Amino acid sequence: MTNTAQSLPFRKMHGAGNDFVILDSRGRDRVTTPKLAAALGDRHRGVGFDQLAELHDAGNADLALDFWNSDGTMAGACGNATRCVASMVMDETGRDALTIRTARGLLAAERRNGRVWVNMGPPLTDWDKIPLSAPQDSLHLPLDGDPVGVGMGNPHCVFITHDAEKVALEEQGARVERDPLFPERTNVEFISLLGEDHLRMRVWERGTGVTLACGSGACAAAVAAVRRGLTGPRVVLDLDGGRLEADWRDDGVWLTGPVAEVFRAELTAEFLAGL
Ligand SMILES: N[C@H](CCC[C@H](N)C(=O)O)C(=O)O
Repeated sequence: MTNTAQSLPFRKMHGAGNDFVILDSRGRDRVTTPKLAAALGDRHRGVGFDQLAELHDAGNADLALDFWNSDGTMAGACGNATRCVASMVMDETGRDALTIRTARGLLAAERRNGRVWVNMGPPLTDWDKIPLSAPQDSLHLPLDGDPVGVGMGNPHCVFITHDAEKVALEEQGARVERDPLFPERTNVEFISLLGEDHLRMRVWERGTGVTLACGSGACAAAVAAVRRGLTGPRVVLDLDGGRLEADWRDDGVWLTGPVAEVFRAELTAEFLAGL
């Protein structure tokens, strides 16, 4: 922290139960450090979140976004936080289209009929882009359960199951996250087909654990389902925290779903000084 004498405003938002602390650093220096992210991510001694998203200025885009997990590590992509922040900035500016700079690249966000869609970019299927630790066919990863590997700016390992409800999510998620096949660890999704272009999905997130929803994971799941011939390119996904939609088009995988602001508050100078 550069200035611990002052309090720091933030807002809490969630997208289908995937919850975020949003720090707005437009017009000032960024404040997040691994220590701040981990302290704030503590649900007992901090605020608690699945991800922290920090807005800042981008020369060639409307805004830029960094994402942090609750273990203090950074993530290259976060679909639900991108939707939340896009919705917030659209409300603030009255605009219906934005460009957002992320580690993954420049993302487009659009409001159509009141729903905010974000283009999470084209999926990455080459082993070194996901990344995997050695050359592999990402459509059939060499792990029990024959999962699909997908990069969405962050790594995903998608298991197609008969019934995602029955999966031992914590045990399997924790194990697969740290499998040596994934040099940067991985997010882990379990999907099953509920109906035509309709999936059930449960998720274990890298750096966070079980969450109620994951937007980049929903995009990765749709890509895996299409590549394995399970669904068409536009998919509805039922997650523990609500329903997301992913639409894999030529220009990337578009994502939409519910967004909510919960509260605005400020971190005290005492909390910040204790870091
Ligand atoms: N919840 C996020 C993903 C966070 C990804 C993060 N856990 C990682 O890649 O380390 C989403 O909606 O896309």
